[in-house]
Amino acid sequence: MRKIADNIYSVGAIDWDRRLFDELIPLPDGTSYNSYLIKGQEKTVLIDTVDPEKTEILIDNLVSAGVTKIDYIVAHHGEQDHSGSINDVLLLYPDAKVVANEKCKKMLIDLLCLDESNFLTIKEGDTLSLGDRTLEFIDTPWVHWPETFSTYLQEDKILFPCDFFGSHLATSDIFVENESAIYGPAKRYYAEIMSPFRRQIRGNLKKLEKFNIEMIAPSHGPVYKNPKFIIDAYAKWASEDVKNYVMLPYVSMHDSTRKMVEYFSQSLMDRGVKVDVFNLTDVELGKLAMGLVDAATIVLASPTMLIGAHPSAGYAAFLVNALRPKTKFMSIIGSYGWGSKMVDQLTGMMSQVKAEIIEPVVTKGYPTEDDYAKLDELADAIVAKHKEASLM
Ligand SMILES: Cc1cc2nc3c(=O)[nH]c(=O)nc-3n(C[C@H](O)[C@H](O)[C@H](O)COP(=O)(O)O)c2cc1C
Repeated sequence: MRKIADNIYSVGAIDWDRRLFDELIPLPDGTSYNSYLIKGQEKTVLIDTVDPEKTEILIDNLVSAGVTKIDYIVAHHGEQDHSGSINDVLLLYPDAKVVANEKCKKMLIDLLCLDESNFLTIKEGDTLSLGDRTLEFIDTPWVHWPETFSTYLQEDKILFPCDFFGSHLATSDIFVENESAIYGPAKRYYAEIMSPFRRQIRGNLKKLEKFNIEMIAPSHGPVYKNPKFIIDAYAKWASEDVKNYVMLPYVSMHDSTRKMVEYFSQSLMDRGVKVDVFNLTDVELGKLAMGLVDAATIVLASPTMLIGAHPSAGYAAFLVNALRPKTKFMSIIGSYGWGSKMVDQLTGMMSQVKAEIIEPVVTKGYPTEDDYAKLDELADAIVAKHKEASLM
């Protein structure tokens, strides 16, 4: 058990080895499943549990610290990386009540086959006394599931927000020691998990304004002793603001599209626009997702394969569409040999992105002088749009 404040301990597990989350999200730095134990004068509460893979560690931590009684298990979120050990904790502490809001309770009954009788159902604004300490519950939905709520420990001014403000980072540090080092993992986590819900996140941030928060203890990654740092970062990421920045993900089989990308990226740079080129054959999802938090414009580049887009470009389009970025402008560039529906297919695949489409540039085989001139025109059009949006 690692102490975070008087009678408050971190009892979860560090997962140094995990490299993939949800069979999709790369974890270059591993992760942690944070569970917290609060020993009140009268009642003891466990805040969230850990991924089922690490149940043994949580149980060992509790048993070896001599925890003989748990009165409440606060389950903020149905997802198994936090709820997945509840059944095992209940075996050890059968009198414990699982504290959840109505939505989360229903979800836990479905996902974990828990029984209604296991629960103490709370709603927003409810408080629960531990004797000398008081838990207050705040609904913070869509971070990143609909049922998620947070707990504010009134006397200690600690917020336990579950995934909200989290980061996938395996570290022996309980607290954030270096803010610039946590910024990347926290932004990556926001981009991959939270960014589609930025409107709801803005609502949640607004709701938290009335709480005097001195510490944020999320369910992944280290604890923030300076909450302002991560709250300010979230406010920026979740805003609709974009930067003078173009994301240029591409794939090319025989270099036609690559030549276009090389020329076009230089053309944008010459005009004062920041560009990131992503080769889709080896780019990892986290980098794409992080770019989408800032990019004013996405230009997706693909050759034609079997009438449509190259599957790697299709995968990128599918992801962009799912993440619903705040990107304001979009275009497509690429190449074909004899007949193509690549542009229609890719724009159709990104229909959830509410961005203005700027005239695509498609070449037959290698780009010609005429095609390069069209790429310059596309760069000019992007600059004009960025200027109109006061980004440069
Ligand atoms: C497997 C394969 C399938 C292709 N299918 C089509 C097609 O359906 N329609 C088309 O116009 N060109 C098709 N092409 C031709 C390419 O789109 C064309 O050569 C293009 O210039 C390649 O761009 P790249 O050099 O960036 O890879 C195909 C090429 C390959 C290798």
